[in-house]
Amino acid sequence: MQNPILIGFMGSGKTTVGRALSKALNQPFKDLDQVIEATLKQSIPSYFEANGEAAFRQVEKELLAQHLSTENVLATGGGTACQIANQELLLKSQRPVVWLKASDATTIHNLSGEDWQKRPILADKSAQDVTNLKASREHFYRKTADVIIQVDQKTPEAIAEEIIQRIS
Ligand SMILES: Nc1ncnc2c1ncn2[C@@H]1O[C@H](COP(=O)(O)OP(=O)(O)O)[C@@H](O)[C@H]1O
Ligand SMILES: O=C(O)C1=C[C@@H](OP(=O)(O)O)[C@@H](O)[C@H](O)C1
Ligand SMILES: [Mg+2]
Repeated sequence: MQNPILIGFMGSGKTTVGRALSKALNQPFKDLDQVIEATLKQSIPSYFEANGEAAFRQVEKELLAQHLSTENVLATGGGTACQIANQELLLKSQRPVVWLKASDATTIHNLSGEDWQKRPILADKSAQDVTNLKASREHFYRKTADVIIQVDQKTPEAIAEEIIQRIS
């Protein structure tokens, strides 16, 4: 079995579930946002502020391409699967692509407080704006995913177990 790649909207739990999944599988874990920050030696919010979203997407694409061929469990960022070039890379990757699908209420709950501040895309956005953005991105996730996992009211460990069952 190839190690899975997690996609989905911000706050669906890709980073958190990715960690639990890597533990359960006893496989190394990479979070694409953390790879980006380590490469840029800068946080994502400060890189966005200085260089804008287009520059971020370019770096994200290059690092996704590099990390698709490694054997890690990989958590992407919420916008990764929404770029056509990335979608093609993911579809070609032969790795199980798992969409963590959260309700609007879970998404807003998970993004409340500090998590909102850490995501530059959410700056100045209302909860309704976030719900609209989420709806506008769902077709990208649907097109890219091999497996869809509903995450509401489940622990990261239970979600990880469900992923393993579905891809085994
Ligand atoms: N299944 C879950 N149960 C409880 N809290 C969760 C769950 N998944 C994520 N969270 C919380 O929601 C927030 C966002 O999770 P994160 O893993 O960063 O999401 P993503 O990487 O998809 O944006 C974090 O504070 C995390 O602790
Ligand atoms: O949805 C997006 O456009 C983004 C999601 C973030 O990742 P998470 O989904 O892990 O928050 C991060 O890549 C960046 O802030 C942009
Ligand atoms: Mg994340």
